[in-house]
Amino acid sequence: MTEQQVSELFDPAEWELAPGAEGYTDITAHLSRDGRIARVAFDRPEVRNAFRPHTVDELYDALDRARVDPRVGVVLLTGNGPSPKDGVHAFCSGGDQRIRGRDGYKYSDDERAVGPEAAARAGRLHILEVQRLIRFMPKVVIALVNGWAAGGGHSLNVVCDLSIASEEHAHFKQTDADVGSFDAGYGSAYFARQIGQKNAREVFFLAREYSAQRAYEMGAVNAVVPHAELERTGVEWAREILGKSPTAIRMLKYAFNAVDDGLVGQQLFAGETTRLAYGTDEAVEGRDSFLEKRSPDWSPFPYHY
Ligand SMILES: CC(C)(COP(=O)(O)OP(=O)(O)OC[C@H]1O[C@@H](n2cnc3c(N)ncnc32)[C@H](O)[C@@H]1OP(=O)(O)O)[C@@H](O)C(=O)NCCC(=O)NCCSC(=O)c1cc(O)c2ccccc2c1O
Repeated sequence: MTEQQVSELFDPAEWELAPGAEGYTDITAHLSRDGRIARVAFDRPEVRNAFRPHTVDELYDALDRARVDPRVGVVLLTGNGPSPKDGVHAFCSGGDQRIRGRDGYKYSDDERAVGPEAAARAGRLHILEVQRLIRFMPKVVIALVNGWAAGGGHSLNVVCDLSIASEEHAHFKQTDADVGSFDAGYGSAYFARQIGQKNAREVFFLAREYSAQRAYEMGAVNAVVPHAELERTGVEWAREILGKSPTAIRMLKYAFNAVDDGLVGQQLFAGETTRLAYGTDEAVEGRDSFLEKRSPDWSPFPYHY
């Protein structure tokens, strides 16, 4: 692989390094050359793209940069690879079990965990913050499952808006119960909303391996494509989505989320409706009447039915 060729399926002609990505060690982040699509990828293929706290810090940073970039409309989340050790592909195998402590995942010696807050900080479980970022960002996040999706990596596939899986290399295995862990939020309960209670309980309680085709049949992925076409298909889907109204996509994502996200889901949806309302002459009249110290004149605004 050349220096630019960060992964087997990565097309250097399609991507340029994302701002801020120069220093990443555990992930890579790129933008399409027109700046409309972000590609964020785990980059620890030798451990099946398991994440340590530092990986999660970088992942959060890259996703948040994509969130606030006004040109980015779609994020592709994937794993670089294959492993230089054995040629196996991985999307993500969840938390790095080598540095799991009794209170969460620990920064290891070669990672940064400095500053006065470091001593007080409990072990990290902040992949959950990344899950919320994916869930709450008003942009479409597509999982390109290029290989193993296991444990917390399985749960990341669950929270992405859409999923496309490699026919040959994507494998799904929810190992949480094997290693004494449990994602009791989106990873399991929301997963059950996606694929049904019986299927979700089977996936967690038996922790078996599922093929891309079986994951498709259960409703855990949207499409299965030949491995060589995975990233190209992701870009094609992204381009189609970019052809739609940004506001409609934002409102739809929050509408889909709201029913499962309780009051936070309602709050996010409601915030966007408030924003739309602020754009009306009626809301402008309310603001202006206050600032001008007069009674509002609502007469131009009927009670629509
Ligand atoms: C993914 C596998 C099924 C693949 O099996 P395969 O046989 O192909 O590969 P190997 O097992 O030989 O792995 C190759 C190599 O990688 C190392 N490795 C793989 N996964 C991890 C890992 N997660 N952590 C550390 N190292 C890993 C493996 O040791 C090998 O190294 P060598 O040195 O021997 O070459 C299989 O690899 C597998 O089952 N992996 C573990 C999956 C797993 O159990 N993940 C953790 C689940 S718990 C979790 O992710 C989690 C994280 C959180 O932060 C949470 C927060 C809050 C709530 C819940 C959380 C949570 O559940």
